[in-house]
Order: sequence, then C-alpha cells, then structure tokens
Amino acid sequence: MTQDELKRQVGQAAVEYVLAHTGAGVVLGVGTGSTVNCFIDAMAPHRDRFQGAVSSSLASTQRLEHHGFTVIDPNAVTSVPVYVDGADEIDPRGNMVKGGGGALTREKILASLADVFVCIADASKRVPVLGGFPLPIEVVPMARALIERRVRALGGMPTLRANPDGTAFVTDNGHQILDVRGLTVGDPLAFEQQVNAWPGVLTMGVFALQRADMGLFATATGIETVRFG
Ligand SMILES: O=C(CO)[C@H](O)[C@H](O)COP(=O)(O)O
Repeated sequence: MTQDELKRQVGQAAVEYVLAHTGAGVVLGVGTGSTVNCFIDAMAPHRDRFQGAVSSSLASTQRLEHHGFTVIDPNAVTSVPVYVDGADEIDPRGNMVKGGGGALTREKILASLADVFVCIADASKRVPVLGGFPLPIEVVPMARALIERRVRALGGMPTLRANPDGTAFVTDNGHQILDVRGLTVGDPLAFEQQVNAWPGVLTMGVFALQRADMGLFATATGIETVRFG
C-alpha cells in the first residue's frame, strides 16, 4: 500500500470517528497537512452536519471552503469537541513534533481549544523518542539570530526554512521558521516549556502541553487506534 493510500485510509477512519463521537451542529477542529487534506476531502459529504469548522491554516481554510464548509473564527468559539490533525512524529505518550507544514502556531491554538485531539498519521510517524524529525520553531524575525545561538548552545543545528525559490519561508502569521536538527527530546514537556520561554519564540513544534489524546494510525493491515493516558 502506498503512503497516499495509507493517508486516505486514516482520513476516512477519522471521519468515522468524528461522526460516531459528535452530535449534529458542532464545530469541527481541522489541522493542516497532506493527511488532514484526506480527512477534509472524506468529510466533505457530511459538511451540513456541522455548524462549521475552525481551521489551522490558510491552506486548510481554502480546502474547507472549496468543499462548502463554513470556516469560523476561533475567537467565536469557546471549545471544539474534537480536533483532527497530523504529526511529523508522535511518541508512545502522545507527545508530538508538528510544524512540518509551517502551521504549528495555529495548530497549537486549536489543539488548546479541543476537548479531544485526534492525531492521524501513517504508522511510520510513531517513534520511541522525539527528535529525528527537524524540530520547527516559529520565530519573530528580529530574534532569529538570538534563537539560533540558543539552539546551538543546546547542541542543535538550526536552519532557516526556505521556499523552493530560496526565499525565506513566511508563516501565515508573518514569521519565520527555524528547523533544528540534532536534538533528542528526552523530556518533551520540559523542553517545550524551556524553549517557549525564550523571547522571540512564537511557538515551538513540540506538542507536549497539547499532546494527542488518541491516535489513528494507518498500517498495511488496517487502522490501529491508540488512546494515550
Ligand atoms: O504539523 C503539521 C503542519 O504544520 C502537519 O500535521 C505535519 O507536518 C504532518 O503533515 P503530513 O500529514 O503532510 O505528513
């Protein structure tokens, strides 16, 4: 089975989970990425069942609107029953690295509005310890060099994320992203809190405070459902 087929399979599994665990008229929390795109596409026939969706990126907003969903400002919402999003890595406790698509700040905001965070991924994203995937940190541009020095002091190797044409990648919030290689994240919660405290860091890509409550993982033999304690 190809990776695209696995993504479609887990997108469909997330639709079934959401339909089984939410009532009509709720607001759906929607993340970002190629796996979430499969979820959005599979959910499209059910759009009228929802009041609307809150979205973690301009890309997901466009896709939701293309399918006829009403996209709601998160400021108008006090909570969502479920937030569905992908991950770049997820450990056995549901801690994740996210932000490969650059949407980490809005993703963390929506995750913190959610009663249940459902992570959808192909099973290759499951790792014993976070840190293999370059860790994204969204930074205010004037603090980039300061944060690079702090990352290097911890033993990390930061790279400024670039677009294919070589220009600096700019997030939906107008900031830049440092991708940090070479750090093993032994204590995700402590590491998230440490880096969050650096002036100029908008969001770092470890999701320990907002870890997943459950995971739906696509394997060659079907969907594996994991509930994190
Ligand atoms: O955090 C994210 C975007 O900021 C994505 O959830 C993560 O990068 C996984 O994406 P994909 O489903 O394309 O592998």
